[in-house]
Amino acid sequence: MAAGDVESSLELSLTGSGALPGALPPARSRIFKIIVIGDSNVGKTCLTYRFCAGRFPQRTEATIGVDFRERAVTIDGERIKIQLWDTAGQERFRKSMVQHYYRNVHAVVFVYDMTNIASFHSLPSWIEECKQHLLASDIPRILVGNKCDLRSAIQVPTDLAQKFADTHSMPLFETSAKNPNDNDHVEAIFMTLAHKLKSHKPLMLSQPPDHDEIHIKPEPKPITSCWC
Ligand SMILES: Nc1nc2c(ncn2[C@@H]2O[C@H](COP(=O)(O)OP(=O)(O)OP(=O)(O)O)[C@@H](O)[C@H]2O)c(=O)[nH]1
Ligand SMILES: [Mg+2]
Repeated sequence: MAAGDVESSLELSLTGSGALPGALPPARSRIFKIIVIGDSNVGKTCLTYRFCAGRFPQRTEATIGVDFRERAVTIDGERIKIQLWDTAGQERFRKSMVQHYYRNVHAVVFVYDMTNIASFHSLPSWIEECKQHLLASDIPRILVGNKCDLRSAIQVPTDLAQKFADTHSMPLFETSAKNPNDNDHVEAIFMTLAHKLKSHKPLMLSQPPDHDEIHIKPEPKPITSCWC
């Protein structure tokens, strides 16, 4: 692990309204809220799980509402919490939660499936959703093409994705949440973002997640080619 040390991780599933008993971060530790968005089935849950739990989940189901994962890391001697909001890709599972996703967001990760061109073509609508929720234009955004381990099924060429990323001023990462060889790369993607946020928000204090109305259910450089 190059960029920071794991201190702890936390995973909760949030689907609607209530309070978070005992799960609040300690007061005043810096916390960065990063939302992960994209079509259903692109691998948002697997990517966030890979970063927070260090492995590919044995099985996943479509996310309902949002899965909330957190990992503490140390960057330049400072303990920071990275809070990942793994959002539902399916419209019917998003409706009631969308306003929570975008509140107090510090960074956005757009994900598409490299083996599914439709998920790539959906990206403008995800960008539009961010705009509609008045996300500040200086919020760091990155583009992630997932499932690069499925080499023979790739439908989204890197140069096409890179063009799109350039047009929208985002760095592009192609990776796999599944292939163990890419573990460090998933790590690098989120740690790059954390470093960026740390340097962009030097005075920011911690903010707990938006727990209101939520129920609990039990810099490496950007790359343009797959690390598989
Ligand atoms: N081969 C491969 N399969 C993957 C990868 N990432 C995810 N998958 C598979 O893709 C499917 C969908 O993954 P999820 O992480 O649940 O997708 P999601 O984007 O969270 O979907 P929603 O919750 O419905 O929005 C699952 O069957 C995963 O096992 C990857 O990097 N490589
Ligand atoms: Mg999911």
